[in-house]
Amino acid sequence: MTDKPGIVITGASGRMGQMLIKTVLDSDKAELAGVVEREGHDWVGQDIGIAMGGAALGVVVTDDAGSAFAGAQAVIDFTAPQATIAFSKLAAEAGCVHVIGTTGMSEAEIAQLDPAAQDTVLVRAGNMSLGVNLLVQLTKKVAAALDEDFDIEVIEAHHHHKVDAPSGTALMLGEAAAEGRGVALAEVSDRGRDGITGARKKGDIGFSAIRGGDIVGEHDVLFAAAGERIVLRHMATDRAIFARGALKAALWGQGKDAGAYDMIDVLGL
Ligand SMILES: NC(=O)C1=CN([C@@H]2O[C@H](COP(=O)(O)OP(=O)(O)OC[C@H]3O[C@@H](n4cnc5c(N)ncnc54)[C@H](O)[C@@H]3O)[C@@H](O)[C@H]2O)C=CC1
Ligand SMILES: O=C(O)C1=N[C@H](C(=O)O)C[C@H](O)C1
Repeated sequence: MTDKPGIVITGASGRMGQMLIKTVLDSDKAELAGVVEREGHDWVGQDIGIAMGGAALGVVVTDDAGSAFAGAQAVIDFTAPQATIAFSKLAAEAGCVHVIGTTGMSEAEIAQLDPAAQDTVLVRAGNMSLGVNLLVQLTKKVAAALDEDFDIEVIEAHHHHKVDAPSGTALMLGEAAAEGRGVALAEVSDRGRDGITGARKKGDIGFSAIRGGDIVGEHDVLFAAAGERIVLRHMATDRAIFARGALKAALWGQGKDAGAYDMIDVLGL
């Protein structure tokens, strides 16, 4: 027995799942309490250490999330929207803090997390890194300081496996820019330009997505006016930054009141 919080990682075989497992194993503040993969995945039933190409760790990959969450203190979940919605219910039932890194969720899907946040601590962010969350605050400040003579564009680049666009981070940055300007992003968002689009509408916030190779994640917020440009940039070169942030959130959430939180809350920015 130990008094360290037990953490369950979902999406164990994924790019982030494996990074999260390593991060928890390397931490002296948390224990790996379980690992979950989707039904039918090759790794289900295998020891996670062996599945990841190392020595046995005594933790077997399961597709039974409810059983894995029972007795744990937190679930860190970087999977897919429908899986995350299902996990939110199970995490709330088990009394686990639920840290959600999954992106690509629609507004309707995000709303389906609300019941769980009534019962447990739910921390959700499209980017768990310190650098991006600081950039969010800087973006808000710069947008508030400039008027609509500065066109705002969010440009992001990611690896060729990424399935959603704009990225969760790009949307966080767009929201921050809109908030700084005192407008609703939904009213000014300009996504997916193609063909004869007409001239840029003043006040719009534009999004562009690049997909290629093994790019971990790069985000620029461009403020472009006549005669000058400001660029705020974050470049991720290692997924460990997201995993460290997620573990920090899981530990931060212990003993907090039930509710929906983000990384700005966790980092106190
Ligand atoms: N918020 C943040 O800081 C970050 C968020 N992400 C997001 O995390 C998510 C995952 O990214 P990657 O690891 O690159 O993707 P990935 O495709 O490598 O991994 C996703 C994993 O989830 C598993 N999965 C899907 N449905 C499941 C279910 N019902 N039960 C259990 N496991 C299930 C898949 O089998 C896969 O192993 C994406 O939405 C991505 O945008 C990624 C990096 C940082
Ligand atoms: O899918 C990824 O890889 C990433 N997803 C997050 C996003 O959608 O912004 C965070 C990071 O950029 C990596």
